Amino acid sequence: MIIYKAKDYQDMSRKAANIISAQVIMKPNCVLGLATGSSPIGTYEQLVEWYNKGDLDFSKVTSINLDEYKGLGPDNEQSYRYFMDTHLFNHVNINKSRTFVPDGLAQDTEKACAEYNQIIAQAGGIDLQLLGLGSNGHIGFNEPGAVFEQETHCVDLTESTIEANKRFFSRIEDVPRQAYSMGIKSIMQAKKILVIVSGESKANALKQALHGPITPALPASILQLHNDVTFVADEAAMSLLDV
Ligand SMILES: N[C@@H]1[C@@H](O)[C@H](O)[C@@H](COP(=O)(O)O)O[C@@H]1O
Repeated sequence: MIIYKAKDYQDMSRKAANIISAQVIMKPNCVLGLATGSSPIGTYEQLVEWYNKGDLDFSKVTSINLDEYKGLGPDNEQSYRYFMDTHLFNHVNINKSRTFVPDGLAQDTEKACAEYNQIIAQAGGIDLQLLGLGSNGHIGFNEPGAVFEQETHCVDLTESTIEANKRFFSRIEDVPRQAYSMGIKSIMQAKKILVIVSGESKANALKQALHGPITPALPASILQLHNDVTFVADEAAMSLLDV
């Protein structure tokens, strides 16, 4: 496990974008596992900037996102598909037909999950999975108590996640109660994992993820068992660590 200490959010974003760029340059047809939330916004901005300078080519890249709110379609501004389009895909030369986000409008849950697992398998697995960290230690939408062996599944969101994510919605009642998410098993199968963590509100989750017991009570703790994981965390997020 490699842990990079970043000064602040901007520094974290640049370091993370450097790692993703290296992956795209070394393997132009790579499969990127992508994440949403406030953590990766700066990383995507940096990638777009380097793309505009001519330093990056996404034309052969496939992307597979971690999760999507159940009930939200691509036109809904709070959907993760909309997020990915507006923060990254619309600004680089990625082939949109090779960008995958779970279908939030899928009615047949089991079928939707099975199809998403198949998409990951057909792509040949994920080369680099980007992850944010929930303040309760969740990754993707794998909430505390998540079964480690799961692949894509439908999740009941916890109150703390609904509370944390309400800032993106006009009313808390609008925050969906369920989501489709890649499971811990899918995440752990990625060849490399990059976790970005910013802010004091994540400090305890980060400490537990790195040094706490490996337990479904803190889903990110499973990352201790992955053989190629890099954390990029800013000083505030690392404030509870002895480094
Ligand atoms: N499902 C997402 C996660 O994929 C994200 O990593 C996490 C942290 O979000 P943020 O980066 O906004 O703190 O919570 C959300 O609920």
